[in-house]
Amino acid sequence: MKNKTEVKLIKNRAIIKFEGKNFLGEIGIDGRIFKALTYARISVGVISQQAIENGISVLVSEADAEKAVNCLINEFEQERKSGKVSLIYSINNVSVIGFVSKDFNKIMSELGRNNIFPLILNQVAAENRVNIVVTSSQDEKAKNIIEAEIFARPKTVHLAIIGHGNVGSTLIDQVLESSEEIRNRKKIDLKIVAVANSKKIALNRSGFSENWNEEILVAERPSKVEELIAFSQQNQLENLIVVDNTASKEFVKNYPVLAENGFDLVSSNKIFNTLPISEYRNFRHILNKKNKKYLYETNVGAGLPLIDTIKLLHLSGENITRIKGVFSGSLSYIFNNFSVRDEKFSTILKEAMEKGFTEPDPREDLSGSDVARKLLILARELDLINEFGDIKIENLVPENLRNLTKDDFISRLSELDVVFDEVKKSQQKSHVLRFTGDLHGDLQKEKGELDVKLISVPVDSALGQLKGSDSIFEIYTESYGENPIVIMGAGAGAKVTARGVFGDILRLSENK
Ligand SMILES: NC(=O)C1=CN([C@@H]2O[C@H](COP(=O)(O)OP(=O)(O)OC[C@H]3O[C@@H](n4cnc5c(N)ncnc54)[C@H](OP(=O)(O)O)[C@@H]3O)[C@@H](O)[C@H]2O)C=CC1
Ligand SMILES: N[C@@H](CC=O)C(=O)O
Repeated sequence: MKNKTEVKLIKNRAIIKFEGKNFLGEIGIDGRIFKALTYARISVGVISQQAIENGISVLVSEADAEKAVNCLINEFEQERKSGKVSLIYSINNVSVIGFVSKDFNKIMSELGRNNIFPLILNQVAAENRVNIVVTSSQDEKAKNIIEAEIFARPKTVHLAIIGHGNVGSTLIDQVLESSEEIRNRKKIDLKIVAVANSKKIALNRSGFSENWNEEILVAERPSKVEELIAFSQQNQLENLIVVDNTASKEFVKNYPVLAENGFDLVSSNKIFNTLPISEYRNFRHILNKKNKKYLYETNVGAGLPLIDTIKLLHLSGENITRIKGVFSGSLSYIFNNFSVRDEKFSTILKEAMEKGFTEPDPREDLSGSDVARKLLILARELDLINEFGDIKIENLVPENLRNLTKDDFISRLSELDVVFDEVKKSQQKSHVLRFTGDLHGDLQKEKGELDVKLISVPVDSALGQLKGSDSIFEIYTESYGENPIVIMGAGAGAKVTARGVFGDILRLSENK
C-alpha cells in the first residue's frame, strides 16, 4: 500500500487558462470546458477558478496543451466573438506537487521564503490534502522543502563562501568539522556548494568535503555572481546563503542582485554597511521586499557579540549616549606591544599581519579607515544617518606611502619605524599608545560625531591595561549613566571571526 503521506511530483504538465468577463458562476461554462476536453480525449487535472480575474484554469498533460487550447477555442467561438471569453492559452513547463499536511501555512511560508509562489493551489481542507502547481524550474526544490517540513527531515542549507583567505578558509574548515553534529542536534544539513576567490568559483552540487582546496585549484569558471545564480537555479537549490569573506569593494555591489535571487547574506566584509546611506537603505528595502536577511555580527569586534547588543539596546528603547573604545584588534595588538616592548614598529606590524589580525592591506587599519567603518556601522545601528566623510580620522600612514601598491608598501614597512619611535618617545612617563574610536555628541539628532585617533593614556587606566589583540567597547546609555556596559575580548583573528560568521549562518539557518 502507498504511503499516505508521500509527496508526489508529477512533471510535464501545462495550465490551460481560460479568461473572460461575467461568466463566472454561469451555469454550464465549466461543464462545457470538461465536455470539450473529454471529447478530445484529454484528461483534466487540478482546477481552479479565479473570482477576481474572472478565469478558470485546468491542468493537462503538456503533450495535450496545444490540442486543448484549440479545442476550447472551437467550443467557445461565439463567446470569443462577443468578447465574453477574451483569452484561451496555455502555460507550459509546470509540475504538480501533491501532499498531505496539517501545517499548510508553514509550508507555504517556507516556499515563499525560497521565492516559490504556486501558480495554482488546490486544497481539500477536510483531508489536509493539497495540490500545488509550480514552474518546472522550481519543482524539485519545492518538493525538497515540502518533504523536509512534512517528514521533519534535516533541512538542507546551501552555502556559497566568497573569499577563502584567512577568515573564509577557517570558516570552511569549521563548517565541515561541525556539520555532522549540527545535522544531529539541530536538523540542519549545511552544504558548502560554492567557494570563490577573486578569479575563480568552484561549484559542487553535492557539497564540498575536506579537499575543497583541490577543487578550487582545478576550477575553471570565472568568479562571477551570474555563475552562482545560474548554478543555484539549474540545480534548484533551496535555503541559500552567500557568505562574503572578502574585503572587496567590488563584490558588495552584488548584494542586491543576490537578495533578489533568493539568497540570504552574511558578511565579515564591512564595506557594504559603509556605502552612502541611500544604498544602505535601498538594500534593506530590497531585503524586506524579498523577505531576505543580512547578518554581519563580525563587522565590529570580530567574534564579540557587539552588534546584537547595540541592536537590542536600541530596539528596546534604551538611549545610547556614547560608544568609545579600542575598535581594532590589529591596532590593539600593535600598540599594546609597541608601547611596552623594545621592538621596531615594523617588526610588530609584521607579527600582526602574520597572526591574521590586519586587513588584507594593512593600510586599511593604519589609515584609521577600518576603525572608521566600524564606528559608522555602529552609528547606523542607532539610526544615525552619518556618512563616511563625516568621520574625523587620524591617518597613521605617512603621505609618501599612501599611494603605493600593497606589495610596494609592504616592502617599505621599515620607513614607519622612525615615525613611530618619535611618537612613542614624545609621550609622558608611564603612558602608552592606544588607537581609539569615539561616537559621541547628541545621538538623538540625525548625525553623531565620530572621531578616530591615536591617543596616549596612563598605563594603569582601563585602556592602558588592554592586552594582546583585545578590543574594548564602552557603551554609555541613559539608564546606566556613568557606568558603561563594557564588552571586551579578542577583536581580531581568523578563528574568532570565522566562529562569529558561523554563528550568523546558524541563526539564519534556524529561521529558515
Ligand atoms: N581578520 C580578522 O580578524 C577579521 C576580518 N574581518 C573581515 O574579514 C574579511 C576577510 O579578511 P581576511 O580573510 O583576512 O582576508 P584575506 O585577504 O585573507 O582573504 C580575502 C579573500 O577574498 C577573496 N576575494 C577578494 N576579492 C574578491 C572578489 N571580488 N570576489 C571573490 N573573492 C574575492 C580573495 O581572493 P584572492 O586570493 O583571489 O584575492 C581571498 O580569498 C575582511 O573584509 C575583513 O575586514 C572581519 C573581522 C575580523
Ligand atoms: N583588521 C581588523 C580585523 C577585524 O575587523 C582589526 O584589526 O580589527
